[in-house]
Amino acid sequence: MRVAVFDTHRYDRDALEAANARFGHALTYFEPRLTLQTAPLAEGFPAVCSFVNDKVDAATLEVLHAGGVRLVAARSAGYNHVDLEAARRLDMRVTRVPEYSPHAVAEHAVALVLSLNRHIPRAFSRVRDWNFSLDGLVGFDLAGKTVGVVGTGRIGRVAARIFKGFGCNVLCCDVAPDAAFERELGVRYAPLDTLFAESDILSLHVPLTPGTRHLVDAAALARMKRGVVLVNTGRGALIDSKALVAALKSGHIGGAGLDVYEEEEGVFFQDLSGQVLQDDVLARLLTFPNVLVTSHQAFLTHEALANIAETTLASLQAFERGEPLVNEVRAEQVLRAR
Ligand SMILES: NC(=O)c1ccc[n+]([C@@H]2O[C@H](COP(=O)([O-])OP(=O)(O)OC[C@H]3O[C@@H](n4cnc5c(N)ncnc54)[C@H](O)[C@@H]3O)[C@@H](O)[C@H]2O)c1
Repeated sequence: MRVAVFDTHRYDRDALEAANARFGHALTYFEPRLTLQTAPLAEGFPAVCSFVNDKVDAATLEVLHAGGVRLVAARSAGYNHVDLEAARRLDMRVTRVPEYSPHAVAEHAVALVLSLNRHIPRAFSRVRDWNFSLDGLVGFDLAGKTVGVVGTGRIGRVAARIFKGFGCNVLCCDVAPDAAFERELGVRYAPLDTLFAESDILSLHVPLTPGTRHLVDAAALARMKRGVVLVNTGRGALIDSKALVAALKSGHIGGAGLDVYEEEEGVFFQDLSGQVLQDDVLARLLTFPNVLVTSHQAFLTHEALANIAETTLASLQAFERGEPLVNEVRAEQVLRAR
């Protein structure tokens, strides 16, 4: 099938090309993100392939639909960038990649915790400058600390297992607690407020929905333990970034590891070196010595890229053959989940 693949980088193309040897789709790569402005590029294609920072809103979908697109294959787990209600109205199908490597994301969350706690970026730049002083590099043992895992889906469960492996006491929160998982791993489900109040480390693994937007706002930050290390590999808008800046300035938050940022669209995945960063909140976040920002790279492992490519191309094939779309997302499911 002819597919317009948006927002592609070298690593995407390499993985898609390798997997496509088996599927034989005609893939046309576009570097720009899929937005209202770039949607006309897909004219004449029956399907588009989108990524997390594309803006597949109602207006974009209408342009795509007018150009003949009937399937949006998101090559991501999250699908908050697609207006599912508008897709339903236009009778367009939407698929995603529900699971490609929960390990990739969970391991990155833990990497952020370790890097922040043990000051690895600061230590790295210091010794390269032949500064071998240890002042300011004191961390804490993970063993015995309480870790709050918010969302025990595919990724949160792996994160909980890794933290258990470090000897942490793991508290979990989910709208659908899993008693078997709780028993098997020896974790404890508790209300979100308990996680806020008791966690030394808090790791976010819930999807972005209207119900989880700014889950961590000023009030939530105030309820957290002083010195808490907050890690977000979920979606940027789970945290109110301005409130986080204030909590970091006051010293209440001990560290923040952010793989995602609420205004990351148009910034993350780009090389903006040499330009003036226009986002004042992100610029402020980057000035804190106890903040570590990565550019939405938690998913970026060879294994994850290969799985993303395989599942996406399989969805395209199923659509082309009129077979059931096992990885379809529908507006009704999301409404039920809220
Ligand atoms: N940084 C990255 O590269 C990257 C990569 C993949 C996924 N993600 C993000 O991670 C999120 C989680 O991925 P996953 O595969 O574990 O998803 P998942 O659907 O398997 O798990 C999400 C869990 O969150 C729970 N949940 C939903 N709303 C909740 C709420 N209000 N309070 C408590 N629990 C709630 C659900 O019940 C579910 O158990 C994705 O939605 C995506 O946004 C980020």
